[in-house]
Amino acid sequence: MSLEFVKMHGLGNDFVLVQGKRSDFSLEWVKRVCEPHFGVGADGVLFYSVETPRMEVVNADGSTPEMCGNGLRCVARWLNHHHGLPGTFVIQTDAGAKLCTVNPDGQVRIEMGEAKIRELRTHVGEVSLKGIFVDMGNPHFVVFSPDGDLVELGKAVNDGHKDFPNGVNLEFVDSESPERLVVRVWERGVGLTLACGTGACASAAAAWHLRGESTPLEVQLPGGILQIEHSEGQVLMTGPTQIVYTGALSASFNEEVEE
Ligand SMILES: N[C@H](CCC[C@H](N)C(=O)O)C(=O)O
Repeated sequence: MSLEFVKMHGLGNDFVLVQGKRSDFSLEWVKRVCEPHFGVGADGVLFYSVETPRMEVVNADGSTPEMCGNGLRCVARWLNHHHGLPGTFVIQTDAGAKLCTVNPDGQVRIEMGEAKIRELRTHVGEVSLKGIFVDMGNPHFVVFSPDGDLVELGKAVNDGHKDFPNGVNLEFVDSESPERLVVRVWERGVGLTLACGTGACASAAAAWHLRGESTPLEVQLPGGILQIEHSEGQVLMTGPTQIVYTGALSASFNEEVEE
């Protein structure tokens, strides 16, 4: 049978949203949906429910991360825009309950929870990397003024590396000023993306850890800017969302994948 979906993005980090439970779909089906030529093309699929608002994430490679910041903004926007949920509501995720506020202009603010931080020096082959490991529900390793190639190192830290047994999202902070970080991300289970919400939060938390204060920061990603703040022990993220189109995956597509 055919299946309705919504295509959305947050700063170019793009997703297919499907109403339902992740456990009702095969990971092979998700991987095919995320393929740009054989499927829709996306960085991941977000399964959501409305009655008790919930988001479950699957990366383009079929792995199942605990959390997705840009994705959660998209789900919150869709629940408000299409399903009529009020402007502020909680969405359950595999990293806990997150309070989301949808503004009329499509900007969404999320209380992302506490950033758990530890300094870490690791080695990838001959390359020594000193950075900040940040748990935002999903794992991040933030490196400031990095040497080395993000793609090469991103692949290496997600290939059974002893310091990252569950893989890791790798952030390179290329420049920083008191109010702005410039960040590039290799995402676990995806690769280079135009933006990473949890990665922006992890980079801001790492900068605050090193600087000793927590002023609001603009995080400049290749796809655009996220506003990151710190309040009462948790990280707050605000950024745009876009509803690109709605569509339906055909019965023949769905049947072909399951063969
Ligand atoms: N690839 C990430 C999940 C998506 C994170 C990113 N898209 C975001 O906006 O936070 C991981 O495996 O942890």
